[in-house]
Amino acid sequence: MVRCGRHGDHNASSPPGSLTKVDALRLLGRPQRIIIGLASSVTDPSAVVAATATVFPTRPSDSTPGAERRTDIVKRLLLVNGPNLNLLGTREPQIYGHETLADVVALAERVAAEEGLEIRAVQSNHEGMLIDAIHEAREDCAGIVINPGGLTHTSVVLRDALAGVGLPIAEVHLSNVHAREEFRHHSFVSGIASCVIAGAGIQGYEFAIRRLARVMGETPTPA
Ligand SMILES: O=C1C[C@@](O)(C(=O)O)C[C@@H](O)[C@@H]1O
Repeated sequence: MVRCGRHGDHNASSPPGSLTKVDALRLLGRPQRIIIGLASSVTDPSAVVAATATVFPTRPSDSTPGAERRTDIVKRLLLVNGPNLNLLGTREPQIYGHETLADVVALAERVAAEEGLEIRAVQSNHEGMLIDAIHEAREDCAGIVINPGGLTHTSVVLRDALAGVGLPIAEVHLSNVHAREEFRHHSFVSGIASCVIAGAGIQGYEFAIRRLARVMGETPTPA
């Protein structure tokens, strides 16, 4: 489970001295990899094959007084980057460019701020982590920008999660997947996306955020 900037998910059953997921997130001052699963019931961490995710702190910081109430007035987008996108900058730069994942998040936050939106960014190489983050977006996000990486072409469960939360979806690919290998031509996500952007590099995230801002403006959120 991945969450930033929300109250109410402190796990009352956590052993004394253990680090809850929320506690961990509150310690975030910069992007950090976190271990998921230690908070609730694990007493022997060595027995755990823990999933990990990189959670980028929400701006303004979670410690901002009244941050919980901001969910009433500030719309938030979940920015999801799937497997291997943590390697951006060094991974096949001739295909994916030289910008890093941190550059993507910084761009997304800047563009979102211009649109009056906040960003919660998560990247994971673990499908279940991504699905948990998508489920949680139901509670406090108004849309999802997702680059599912290779899961685009393989994952029914990711598509089901995205469809299940009922939020507007923008699908982004750095590369033009349609000009690449045939197995990249099919996306399980595109059929439920409001828009699909491929081949624009990291600018694709900007287009996606601006498009979702427009779509969300056209469809007022029920009170
Ligand atoms: O990991 C990725 C990145 C990608 O989603 C892109 O951004 O171009 C394209 C996918 O085919 C690939 O598996």
